[in-house]
Amino acid sequence: MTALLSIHDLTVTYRRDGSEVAALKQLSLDIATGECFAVIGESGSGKSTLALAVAGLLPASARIDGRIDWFLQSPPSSGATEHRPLKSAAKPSHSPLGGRDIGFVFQDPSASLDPVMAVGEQVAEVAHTHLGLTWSQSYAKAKTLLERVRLPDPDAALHAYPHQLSGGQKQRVAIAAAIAAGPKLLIADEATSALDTIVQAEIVALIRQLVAEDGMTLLFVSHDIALAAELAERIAVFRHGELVEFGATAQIVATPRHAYTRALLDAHLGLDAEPLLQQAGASR
Ligand SMILES: Nc1ncnc2c1ncn2[C@@H]1O[C@H](COP(=O)(O)OP(=O)(O)OP(=O)(O)O)[C@@H](O)[C@H]1O
Repeated sequence: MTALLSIHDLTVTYRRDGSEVAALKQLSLDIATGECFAVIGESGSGKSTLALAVAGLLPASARIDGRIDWFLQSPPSSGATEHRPLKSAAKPSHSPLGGRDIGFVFQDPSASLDPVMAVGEQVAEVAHTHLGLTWSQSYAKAKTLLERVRLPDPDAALHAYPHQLSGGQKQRVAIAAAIAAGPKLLIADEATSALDTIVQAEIVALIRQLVAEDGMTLLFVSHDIALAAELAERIAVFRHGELVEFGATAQIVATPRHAYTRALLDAHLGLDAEPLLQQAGASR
């Protein structure tokens, strides 16, 4: 496996009300190119902090120690062919990756979509900005992307505003925008948590398909171990900012080593029931 990124001794500390919270403590792990990698854990375990650190989106108030090394090849818009270990000093406020190499899907699509801009323009803008396409090419790409995320009427959706779409449809638009520049890495941070179970399973299936079609690497962040197990080849289990268990999904689910992982599994009735994605199979 070739690493896409390698995290070494990453510690992230937030300052709040005069005290400090260590959200991640000396975390080290690699994410391989092309893999679907899930980070799970209960609320406050540091999952979002990791996702934001990888994307270079941590607030300036966060103190960051350690580093994240990137191994990117041929950035899509530059045409450069050299292999460049892109060393980030984990100083994410000026990430060298911009919005081009990483697509980010947040929990709440309303927060990432502009309420007063037609959704077609929002998707087209990503292609225009990062791929250097003309506006007419960017709109054509936006329409293709809205088809790929299976919005019911892509032509109408190009001109729709976010408030005219359902929560699931907004999340589809947010995914279209996130992949519009052809990122190497797609980060989905609780991207389905605000949706009902069936829509959630549809969005997971969509993410899985897009990641496979475009050869992206996926970092899937979730509190839901069953959902993560549906998608990921490897799972990292976080607790209190520390990596407590890490391994192949089948091993984590079948023979968890850590009591905390067992507790997460026990707490999830869905694992003994029909898998979520099979329940929604008809609508995939
Ligand atoms: N901007 C911030 N300022 C201060 N503290 C923060 C900030 N963001 C997160 N924290 C704290 O850092 C810790 C880890 O939070 P983080 O959001 O990474 O966890 P999480 O596992 O993603 O949880 P959740 O699923 O609830 O988002 C928590 O104690 C949280 O309160």
